[in-house]
Amino acid sequence: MLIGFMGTGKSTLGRQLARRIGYDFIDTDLAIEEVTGKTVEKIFRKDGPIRFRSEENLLARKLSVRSGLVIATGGGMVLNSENVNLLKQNGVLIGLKAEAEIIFSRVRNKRRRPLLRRGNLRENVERLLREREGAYDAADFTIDTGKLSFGEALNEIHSYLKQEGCV
Ligand SMILES: Nc1ncnc2c1ncn2[C@@H]1O[C@H](COP(=O)(O)OP(=O)(O)O)[C@@H](O)[C@H]1O
Ligand SMILES: O=C(O)C1=C[C@@H](OP(=O)(O)O)[C@@H](O)[C@H](O)C1
Ligand SMILES: [Mg+2]
Repeated sequence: MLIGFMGTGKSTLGRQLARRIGYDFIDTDLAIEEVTGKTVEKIFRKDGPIRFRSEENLLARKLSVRSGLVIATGGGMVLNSENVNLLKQNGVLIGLKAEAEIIFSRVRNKRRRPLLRRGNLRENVERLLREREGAYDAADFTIDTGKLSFGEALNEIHSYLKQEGCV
């Protein structure tokens, strides 16, 4: 399972990793959109962040008993320690990180991240990174996707999973 801040590449690399190792792929944001019939943006706007976080928690419970999956989480999934414990039960937590400057450039044109929509994008990214300092330390293994190409990042994750006997 991939954890990390918005724009670190969880959704993109998760899909590629699943294809490479022959696992099914789940993006928790897309799964929540499917069960609720609403976009992430609409849930945040109409129902509020607490509702979105409770959908994430519900999904973490369901996913904690599954195996053979690559899961790309939303950036806020691991802010709830119960989710971390649930997801660790049955899987390895791969952390993705990147410097603020890189994240800023990657999320610049993204419309599906309601937490970044209002106000100054750079300030929002920097504030959230500060608020979440340490949250992604729950990972068993972390790579910096700002310093690696897609192929290199995939190789790093794949090697780690092989070394741990996961694949
Ligand atoms: N080396 C890299 N690893 C991961 N993503 C990268 C890399 N270089 C550029 N990107 C881009 O960064 C963006 C990451 O977005 P996404 O996968 O949606 O991240 P997340 O799900 O973590 O928010 C994508 O547009 C992707 O193409
Ligand atoms: O960091 C967060 O709180 C969020 C990250 C988003 O996912 P990505 O990390 O895939 O962008 C999405 O779940 C939602 O907008 C909230
Ligand atoms: Mg994503």
